[in-house]
Amino acid sequence: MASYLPLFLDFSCRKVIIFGGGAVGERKARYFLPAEVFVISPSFTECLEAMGADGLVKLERRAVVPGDVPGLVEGAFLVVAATGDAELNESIAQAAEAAGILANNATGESPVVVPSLIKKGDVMVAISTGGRSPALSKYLRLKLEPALGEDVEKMAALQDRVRERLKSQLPDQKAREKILWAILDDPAVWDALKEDDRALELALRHARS
Ligand SMILES: C[C@@]1(CC(=O)O)c2cc3[nH]c(cc4nc(cc5[nH]c(cc(n2)[C@H]1CCC(=O)O)[C@@](C)(CC(=O)O)[C@@H]5CCC(=O)O)C(CC(=O)O)=C4CCC(=O)O)c(CCC(=O)O)c3CC(=O)O
Ligand SMILES: NC(=O)C1=CN([C@@H]2O[C@H](COP(=O)(O)OP(=O)(O)OC[C@H]3O[C@@H](n4cnc5c(N)ncnc54)[C@H](O)[C@@H]3O)[C@@H](O)[C@H]2O)C=CC1
Repeated sequence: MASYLPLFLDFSCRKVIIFGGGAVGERKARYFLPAEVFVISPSFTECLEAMGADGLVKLERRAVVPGDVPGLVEGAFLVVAATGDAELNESIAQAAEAAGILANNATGESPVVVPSLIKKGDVMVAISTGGRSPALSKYLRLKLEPALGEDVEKMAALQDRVRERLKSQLPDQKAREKILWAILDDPAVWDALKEDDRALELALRHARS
C-alpha cells in the first residue's frame, strides 16, 4: 500500500523523459515544462508537435520496447510512462526505478503521482486523492481555483519584501513571526493589495507598532 506525501521540487535544469505522445503524455509534458522535457513516441498530438517545433520540448519519434528503456532514461530525474500499453508502462517504470530514477506510471500503481495543480505565481496548491480518484482531484481544482485570486500572489510578494526587511532589522524570530501574522490578519492590507505601495505602507505600520 503506497503512502504518498507531497513535496515541491525545483525542476529547472532537470531532465524529464515522457514515453507516449498522446493526450496524457501531452498533459504531463505541459506540467513539467520548467524542466528539460523529452517525449519519446511513434506519434504525437498536434499540440506536442507544435511544442516541439517551438523548442519547448524535444521529440523523439520511435516505438519503444522494454529493452530500450535503460539506455533511454540515463540522466533523467523523472520518467513518465504514458503510452497506451499498460504492460510497457509498467516495465518503463520498473526500469527507471531500478536505475534510481523517479517514475510516474499513468496506467497503474504509480511510485510518483502527478497532482492537480492550482498555481497563482509562486503560490501553489497541489491536490491528490492518493491515486483513488483523479477526476475528484480535477473537480476539487475547478471548485477551489476561483477562491484563490490574484491577491494571494500579491500577498506572497508583500510578505517576501517585509520578511527580508525584518530579517535585517529584527533579530528575534518570534517577533518577526508576530508581525507577519498581524499583516496576514489585517483586512486593510488585503484590501490595499491592488496598490503595491499602499499595501506595503500599511504592512510596515505593523512592524513599527
Ligand atoms: C495515479 C495517477 C497517476 C498519474 O498519472 O500521476 C493517475 C492515474 C490514472 N488516471 C486515469 C484517468 C483519469 N485521469 C484524470 C485526470 C488527471 N489525472 C491526474 C493524476 C493521476 N492519474 C494520478 C493520481 C492523482 C490523484 O492522486 O488524484 C491529474 C490529477 C494530474 C495530471 O495528469 O496532470 C489529472 C487532472 C488534472 C487536472 O486538474 O485537470 C481523469 C479526469 C478527466 O480527465 O476528466 C481521468 C478519467 C477518470 C478516471 O478514469 O478516473 C487513469 C485511467 C483509469 C482507467 O483506465 O480506467 C489512471 C490509471 C489508473 O488509475 O490505473
Ligand atoms: N494518468 C492519467 O492522468 C490518465 C491516464 N490514462 C491512461 O493513459 C494511457 C494513455 O492515454 P492517452 O494519452 O489518452 O492514449 P493515446 O492512445 O492517445 O496515446 C498513447 C501514446 O502512446 C504512444 N505509444 C504507443 N506505443 C508506444 C511505444 N511502444 N513506445 C512509445 N510510445 C508509444 C502512442 O503513439 C500514443 O502517442 C491510457 O492507457 C489511458 O487509459 C487516461 C487518462 C488519464
